[in-house]
Amino acid sequence: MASLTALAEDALKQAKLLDAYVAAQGRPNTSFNGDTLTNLPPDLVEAREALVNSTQTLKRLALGPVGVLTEIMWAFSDEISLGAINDFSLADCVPLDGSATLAQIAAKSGLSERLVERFMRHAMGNHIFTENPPGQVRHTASSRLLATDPYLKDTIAMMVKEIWHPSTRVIDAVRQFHDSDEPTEAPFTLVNEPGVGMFEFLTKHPERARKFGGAMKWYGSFESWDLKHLVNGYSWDLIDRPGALFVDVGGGQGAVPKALGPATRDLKFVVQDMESTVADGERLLPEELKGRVEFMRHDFFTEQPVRGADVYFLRWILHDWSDKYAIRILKALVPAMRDGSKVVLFEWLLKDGPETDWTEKYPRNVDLAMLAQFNSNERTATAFKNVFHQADPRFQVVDIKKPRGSAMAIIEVVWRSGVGD
Ligand SMILES: C[S@@+](CC[C@H](N)C(=O)[O-])C[C@H]1O[C@@H](n2cnc3c(N)ncnc32)[C@H](O)[C@@H]1O
Repeated sequence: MASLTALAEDALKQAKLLDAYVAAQGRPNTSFNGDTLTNLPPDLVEAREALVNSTQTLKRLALGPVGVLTEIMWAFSDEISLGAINDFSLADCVPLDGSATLAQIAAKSGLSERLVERFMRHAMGNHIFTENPPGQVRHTASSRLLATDPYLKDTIAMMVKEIWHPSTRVIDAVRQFHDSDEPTEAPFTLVNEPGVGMFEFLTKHPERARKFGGAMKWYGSFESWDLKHLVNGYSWDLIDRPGALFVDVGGGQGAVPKALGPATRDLKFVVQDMESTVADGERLLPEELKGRVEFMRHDFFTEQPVRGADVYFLRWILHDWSDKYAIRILKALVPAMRDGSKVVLFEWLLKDGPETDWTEKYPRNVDLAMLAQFNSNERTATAFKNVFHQADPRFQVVDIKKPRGSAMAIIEVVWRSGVGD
């Protein structure tokens, strides 16, 4: 382990690079009042990540073993203040470029002044809102987003209801159902409706489903989640020829064809999903893609009706399902495969070992969210190879790569009909 000084020096090196860039761009110094570290070139994205990682390690070393555990034990309090501020729209009660007293915020929100004070002053410890001068609440860059970004509001509401609440029942669900594969026994079902998996539950609760969709849009705006990594990270030109077909299995409203369509010339797309989703997708399809994108109702647990396509693509599908079901989804593709057909996944990828860098830990967080919501899991490269092999040995995993700057990995699988003959 590097010394405290060595870690601090590494942090200093990265901080200087970022400060120099910010100054050269004529941006104000980085502060909690604005977001100066936007649209960074790739080497500075990496400098920023290195800064976060070395300062997180430094912080944990400085906290010491008891401090590390205590910080984790109290992490729930951050969820309480952020969740309450979002749910009671407290950010909307503070003028974007002015200030409000706690009493004014209370009057506007309908909450008592005592609760407003407790939620907001807790959040201020996380640099969400500030008080200047004392008694006058103002926005920071983070709280301003809570007032101005509707998709962020949906995201926080979704994180609270669909992930945080279920996550408080993970231990109970494991005691009751052990290492279950079943979405109907997931922790989510213990806080919502016993025996009803999350996707089915959301179809009965359209407002929560709408917020789920809003959250997906918000996350989709992250630089590292951008579909440009899929568009630029794979040689689509080798497939893009007249007659080539791309089937987006569980493709939602067609986000992938919307990104890949303009980057290719001849490729045609079939987007498959549940009935209401494909109806929305059809309605929202841009004019210029009509004729190249078809929407189709299809349950991916049943036999794939589009035969011999060039690519069967799945983003964030297998991670919603435990191996038992992921294998069923892949088996349903088998009758449609022809020699050379590909399955391409765009998915989170776990390392075959602990992710000790803070910026690498995210897939592990998502993995536990998958447990809480669905009893499903994220996968390592080995785990992906296993599910494909168990589905059918003719699925050959040929490449797994994470494009630079991408949070997701591209997993390329080719169907070799001769294997196992
Ligand atoms: C996490 S979303 C991913 C959507 C899309 N692939 C994307 O990357 O934007 C999972 C999708 O699976 C769809 N889905 C769930 N169960 C399905 C089923 N049995 N058959 C087809 N689609 C299903 C949902 O409607 C949802 O659109």
